[in-house]
Amino acid sequence: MSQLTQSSAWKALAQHKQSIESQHMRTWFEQQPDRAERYSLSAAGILLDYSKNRVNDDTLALLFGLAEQQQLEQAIKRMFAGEEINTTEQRAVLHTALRADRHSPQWQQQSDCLSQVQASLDKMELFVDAIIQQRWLGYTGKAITDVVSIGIGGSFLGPKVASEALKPYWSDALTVHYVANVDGTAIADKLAQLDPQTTLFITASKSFGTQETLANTLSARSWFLSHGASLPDVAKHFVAVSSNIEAATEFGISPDNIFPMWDWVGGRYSLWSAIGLPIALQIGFKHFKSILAGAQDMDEHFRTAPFEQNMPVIMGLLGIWYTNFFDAHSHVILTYDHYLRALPGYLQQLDMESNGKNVTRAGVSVDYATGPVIWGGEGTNGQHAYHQLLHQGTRVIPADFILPLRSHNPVGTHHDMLASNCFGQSQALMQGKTLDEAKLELASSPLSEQQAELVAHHKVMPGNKPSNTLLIEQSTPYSLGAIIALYEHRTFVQGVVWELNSFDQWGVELGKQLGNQVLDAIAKEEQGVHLDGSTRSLISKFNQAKLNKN
Ligand SMILES: O=P(O)(O)OC[C@H]1O[C@H](O)[C@H](O)[C@@H](O)[C@@H]1O
Repeated sequence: MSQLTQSSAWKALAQHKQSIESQHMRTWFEQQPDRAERYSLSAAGILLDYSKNRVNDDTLALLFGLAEQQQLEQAIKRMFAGEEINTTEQRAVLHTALRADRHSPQWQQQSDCLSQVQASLDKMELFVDAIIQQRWLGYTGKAITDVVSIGIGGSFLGPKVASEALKPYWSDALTVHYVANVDGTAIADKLAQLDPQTTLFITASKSFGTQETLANTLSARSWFLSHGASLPDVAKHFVAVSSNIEAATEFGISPDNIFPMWDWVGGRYSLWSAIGLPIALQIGFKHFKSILAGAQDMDEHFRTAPFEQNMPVIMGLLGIWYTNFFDAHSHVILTYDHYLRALPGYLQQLDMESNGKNVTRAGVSVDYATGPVIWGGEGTNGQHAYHQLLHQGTRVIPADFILPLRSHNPVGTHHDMLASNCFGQSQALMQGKTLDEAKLELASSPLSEQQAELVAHHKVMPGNKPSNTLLIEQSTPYSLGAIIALYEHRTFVQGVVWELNSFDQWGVELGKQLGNQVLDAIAKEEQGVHLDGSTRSLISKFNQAKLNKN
C-alpha cells in the first residue's frame, strides 16, 4: 500500500465519503440558501461556481488537508522558482515565465530566463508586424496572405485552439492554416488551396525531430520548389520555432528565421512561447499579449491565493475527490461557446499527457487512480448526443460548463437560449428527477396506468451529478489565457497530490520507436521478421496492396 492511500488525510476523506454518500445536493440547496455564494469565487475575470459539487465545508477542509499533507504549497513555490521539478528529464518547468511581468520582484531570480523570453517576444513582434504590414514579401514581391503552421501535439493544439477561439480578433491581412497529421491528405488538401508566392510556412517543433512535422515540412518545400520558386526563395517562405536550433539549421531553415524555445517549456505548455507565433500572426501582437496577460493574472492568483480561495487548487482537489473517492473515470468539458469548441481537445493533451502516469516521481507504482479521461465538446450540440449518459448513465462524470456572458454575435435571443441550456443542464445533473415527479408528469398523459408506471421508471434521473460552472465576460484573448492557465495549474495540483511528474511523457515514446521499425519494414518491403505475428501480417497485407497498385 502506498503512503498516500495509507495517509491520515486520505483515510479521513474515504471515511467522510461514506458519511455523505447518501446525501443529495438537492437537499443541500434547500437547506443552504447561500450555497451558491458560499461555493463561488472569481479570479482573472473567471467566475467559478462550484456549489453543484458533492462537497460541504468538511469535505473542503479535508481536501485542503490532503493538499497540505502533499506539500502543495511548497510544490507551487518550487515550480515558480524554476527548480528542476521535471526530474526524469532534469528540467525546470517555467511556462509561467513566458507570461511573467519581468519587472515584478518575484521574478528577479529568473532574470536570465526572462531576458531570453523578452528577446523572443521582440523578435516575434517585429516579424508579425512585418508580415501584417506587408513589409515582409514573398519571392515575387507579393504580400503574404496565408500562413501554414506545421506542427503536432503541443506545437499544434494550443495555437489551433486559440486561433479558432479568437476569430473576432483576426486581422484581415492573413489566414492561418494548420497541418498536423502525417496523413498525406492533410498537407495535400491544404496546399491545393494555396499560392506559393503568397504563402509562408512555420515549422513548429520543440525537438525538431518529430516525424509528422518534418515529413509535412519536406512535402511543403517540394511543393514550393516545384511551383516556380527556387532554393534561395526558401528563406522568404519558411521559418521555424524550435529549441533545437542545430537540427532546424541542418534541415535548411535559415538561422535568422528560427524563433527560439527552451527545454524548460513543455510542449503542451508552450503556446505562450514562439510556438504561439501563428496565433500572433492571426490576431496581431497586441492581442497575443492579452492572452499572456490573462495567464499572468491567473498565475499570480494561483501563486498567492490561500487554498480556500484558490481556483486551480479547488478545481484540482474536486477532481481528486471524484477520481479517487467516487471512482470517476472521466471528466467532461462542456463549452457553451462555439468559438471555444476545440478547447476540450486541447485540455485533453494538457491533462492526459501530464497525469496519465502509473508511477510516482520516485518511480514507485501507484495503487490509486491518476489522470481521468478528459473529453467533451460544444454545447448545446452534446445535449443531443452524449448528455444522455451524463444524466442517466451509471458512472460519475464530473463536468465543467464554460459560458461567456456576452456573445460576439448577438443574434436575436440565441445567447439567452444558449445560456439557459447551459444552466438548465447543470441544474438537471444536480437535481435529477424522482419517481414521484416522473409519475406526476405522466399523470395527464394518455398512457395506460401500467404503461405510465413503466415509463416513469425510465424517466427517473438520480441527479447528484457534480459540475462546475465557469463564467467569463466574453471570449477574449485575456479570458482565453486565463482559462488555459487555470487548467494548467489544475493539472499541476492533481499531479502534486498524486506524486507524479506531470512534465514528462515517456508513454508516447514506445509507439514512436515501434512505428519507425515498422516503417523500415514497409520501406524494405519486408515483413519484419523480428515483429509479432499480427504486425507482420498487417505489414504483409499493406505491402501486397502497394505491389498490386504498382
Ligand atoms: O514540438 P515537437 O518536439 O515536434 O513535439 C510535438 C509533440 O510530440 C510528442 O510526441 C509529445 O507527445 C508532445 O508533447 C509534443 O508536443
